[in-house]
Amino acid sequence: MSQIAFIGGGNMATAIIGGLIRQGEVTANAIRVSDPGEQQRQNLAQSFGVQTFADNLEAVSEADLVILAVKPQMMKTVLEPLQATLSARQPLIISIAAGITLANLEKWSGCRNLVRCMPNTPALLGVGATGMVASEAVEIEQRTLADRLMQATGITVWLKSEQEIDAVTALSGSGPAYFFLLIEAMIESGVKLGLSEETSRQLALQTALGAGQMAANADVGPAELRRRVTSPGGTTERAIFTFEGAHLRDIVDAAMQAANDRAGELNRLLGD
Ligand SMILES: NC(=O)C1=CN([C@@H]2O[C@H](COP(=O)(O)OP(=O)(O)OC[C@H]3O[C@@H](n4cnc5c(N)ncnc54)[C@H](O)[C@@H]3O)[C@@H](O)[C@H]2O)C=CC1
Ligand SMILES: O=C(O)[C@@H]1CCC=N1
Repeated sequence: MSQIAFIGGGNMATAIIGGLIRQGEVTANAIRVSDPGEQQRQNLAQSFGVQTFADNLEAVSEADLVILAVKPQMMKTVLEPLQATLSARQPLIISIAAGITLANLEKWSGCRNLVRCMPNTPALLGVGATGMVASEAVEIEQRTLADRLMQATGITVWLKSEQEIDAVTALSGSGPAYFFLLIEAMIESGVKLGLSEETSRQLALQTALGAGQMAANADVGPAELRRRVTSPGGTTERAIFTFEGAHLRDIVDAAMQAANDRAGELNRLLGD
């Protein structure tokens, strides 16, 4: 693979760079990262041995693949000064920013070869989930390249249309936070039931890990796994009855609908 430029060297860029190097997908000297934060640049150079730049133009000038990993609100400001170079060179651009459409990426970058992704933070550990969609101009080899790249951070799923990315944002993009919220609540309740904070945390975290691993590896679905924990007339049954009585499924549905709607709003808000 030739030179890859990352614009923005924050959490998600670090996760992707870490994955690429860990998997042996690319060597550190093929990666160029630009970020205005000096500390950020130092950390990346020290951790991975990648080339770092304060100037975005320098990072993209020799790259055939550009990964946009800045906050959505920064995207227009970041792309417009790069437009002359990007439109002349037409590299493959992969954006991981929430709420920035392919149409706006094309308008601001002058580049037609675009892949829009929605990853999530477990990418940091190589167990991320990324939804992906490509613009029409993207050739099959470039799709394969984008896919290989994001697979360095976990699984990838190609979407039928760009509209689906809002649902992916609501499901897997924001999803880690929903599980963290449940873990927080379980730790708090364990303490209320008399456990020490430390014991409650230890047990809640290991339970989340165990349940996640079981759900991911079992040859039956989550509903069957739940039934296997739920002895008739036992304790789990009471707890599940309480969750269902408080309409947990409706709450999850409303929360994901709200996240999906917000993703749509961001698409519009950030699109001028
Ligand atoms: N954190 C998450 O769970 C997810 C984030 N995303 C998307 O990933 C993107 C990056 O998010 P994070 O890595 O979490 O943010 P972050 O804040 O950790 O990283 C952004 C980086 O961009 C740098 N930056 C700011 N201005 C810049 C400029 N003009 N030129 C170059 N770099 C600049 C910042 O110094 C920072 O290091 C966002 O667009 C976000 O929507 C997508 C999926 C999940
Ligand atoms: O909360 C957000 O807007 C971003 C997108 C998905 C996860 N974090």
